Amino acid sequence: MKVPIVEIFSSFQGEGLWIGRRQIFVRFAGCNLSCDYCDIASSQSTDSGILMSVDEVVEKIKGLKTSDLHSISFTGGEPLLYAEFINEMVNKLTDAGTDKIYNTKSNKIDVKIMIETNGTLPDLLANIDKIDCVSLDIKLKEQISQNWKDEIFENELMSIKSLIKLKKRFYCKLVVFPSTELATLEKIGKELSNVFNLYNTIDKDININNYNKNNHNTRIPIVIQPVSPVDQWKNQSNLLFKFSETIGQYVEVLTIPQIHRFLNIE
Ligand SMILES: Nc1nc2[nH]cc(C(=O)O)c2c(=O)[nH]1
Ligand code: SF4
Repeated sequence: MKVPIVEIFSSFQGEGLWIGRRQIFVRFAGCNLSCDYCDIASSQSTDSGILMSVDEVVEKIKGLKTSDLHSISFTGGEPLLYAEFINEMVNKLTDAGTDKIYNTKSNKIDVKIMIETNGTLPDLLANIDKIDCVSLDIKLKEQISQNWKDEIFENELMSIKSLIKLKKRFYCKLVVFPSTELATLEKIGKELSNVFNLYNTIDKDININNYNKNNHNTRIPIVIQPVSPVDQWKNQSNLLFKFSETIGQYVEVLTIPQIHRFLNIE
């Protein structure tokens, strides 16, 4: 099996809860959505990228290993379109059950696996064998002006429920614009807290991220990501505070811009 890959590179994770971690990124081509703000438009189409086999990708990853390597991030596009390929690749790369980054005996490496998904493919997400962290997007209607369907949000909620059930570590990423309305964020905050609470009452022992154990609403963080480039946020800090306060009434919230843009790295 060969799948279209746009790029494989080593960098610091520039977003979310694993920000600053040294990662190897594998960017797949192709996406089932078409967001207006997509900054990696080249990866929206399966035509972009070159076809690579599992062995070719594994070799490339091995060649990019560094002493500070923390994890491998599968991104896109939408990486879950290639769930089977990811499982095969991770199986070839890792030794389950060891914490060593390099395993010289088998020449396998044991690193953590991150999936950066738009969250709309819950069945495929549930089929990934090894996941250490998921970045799951929450898309807003106005961000997919041409092709919005309510099932986008419904599927994101199903993905969240599935990750909670599987006790996986994850966070939800919400890209915001200066034009984003507080009423929209209020609605999303409420809906997310309903889903999180539903599961709290079913299984009080689930503690996915060890976030503030005493407050049942604060265990799954929402990362607000001010859209890049950050110049458009000049003199807009009050707006970002308001966004955070609106979501923060309901769930744990952090506001983190993309740092790879500041550092001018991939
Ligand atoms: N450094 C760096 N961090 C990232 N986090 C998410 C990325 C993505 O494009 O999915 C990305 C990326 O492209 N580069
Ligand atoms: S989900 Fe991500 S890759 Fe797909 S169109 Fe939207 S921003 Fe681009």
